[in-house]
Amino acid sequence: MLPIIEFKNVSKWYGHGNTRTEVLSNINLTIEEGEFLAIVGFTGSGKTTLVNLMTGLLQPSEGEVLYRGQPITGPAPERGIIFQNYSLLPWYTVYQNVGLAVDEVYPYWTKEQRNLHIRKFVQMVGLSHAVDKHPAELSGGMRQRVSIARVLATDPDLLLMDEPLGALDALTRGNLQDEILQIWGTNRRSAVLITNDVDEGIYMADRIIPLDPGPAAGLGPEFRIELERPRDKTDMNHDPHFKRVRTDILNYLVQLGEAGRPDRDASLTLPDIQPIKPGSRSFVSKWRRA
Ligand SMILES: Nc1ncnc2c1ncn2[C@@H]1O[C@H](COP(=O)(O)OP(=O)(O)OP(=O)(O)O)[C@@H](O)[C@H]1O
Repeated sequence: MLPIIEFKNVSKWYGHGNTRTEVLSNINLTIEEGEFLAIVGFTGSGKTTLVNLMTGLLQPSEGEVLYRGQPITGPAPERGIIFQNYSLLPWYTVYQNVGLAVDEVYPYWTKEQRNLHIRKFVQMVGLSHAVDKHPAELSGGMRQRVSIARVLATDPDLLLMDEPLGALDALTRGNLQDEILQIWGTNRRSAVLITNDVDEGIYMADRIIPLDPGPAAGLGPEFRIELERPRDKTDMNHDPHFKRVRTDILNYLVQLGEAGRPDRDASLTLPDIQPIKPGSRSFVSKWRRA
């Protein structure tokens, strides 16, 4: 079976000439059908750039990004993306926001099919009571639920998530992690999660790959998460594999952070100057000259 996503020697830069910034350098990555991959990395390392190459919102500067063997030329509903900022249409209700996405993918559905489908996904994210509310009437967590429902209702084969839960409180975050996992597991779709939370990555993914700090970021080593599913957060904390993989990833990130700190090992060389004593000749003549 063809991999769902393949990066072949991909580099991405912004700008030209002197203003050119190389963000990603020579990325090679294969994501298998049905896999849940997490990418962890430092802020500004290029995670959003990486995921946008998969959505088709960006094109590589060099190399190829393939979806099931074909170059990605633009966004498509089979690759659904959940962003951190929920980007809902403010003048539409929850129902209408989800409906808009459904219409795009299933334009020939009857009113009844459409209605059942929208309500199913609104219910799935626990928002049936708010189905007729507008985004301004919802909390941040509720808005993010709508955006998740909206993407899931389009039934994407590949679910791309760019730090989707970063702004949420711990409880809402935990609930949505479970909902996403349940939906991913039901039809065994493929998923890519961008996160800066190692524990979230271990809880959700089959494999974690760190993105090294930029500029010209490359991928670090992969860490396989061999924990049975469904995973239980409390049990997981006592699992020797969890503890080992967590320590390995954190050590790797710490070491990257240390290496990325500018002039970490450089000794500071001070200019060779002689202090001038007030009252000395040179001090007085200096002030006279001024
Ligand atoms: N359109 C653009 N034009 C120029 N530079 C850009 C553009 N988009 C991103 N960059 C730069 O590319 C680098 C990587 O950005 P990117 O958003 O991919 O990182 P990130 O890892 O997702 O960051 P964060 O975790 O803070 O969201 C940054 O230095 C950013 O300033």
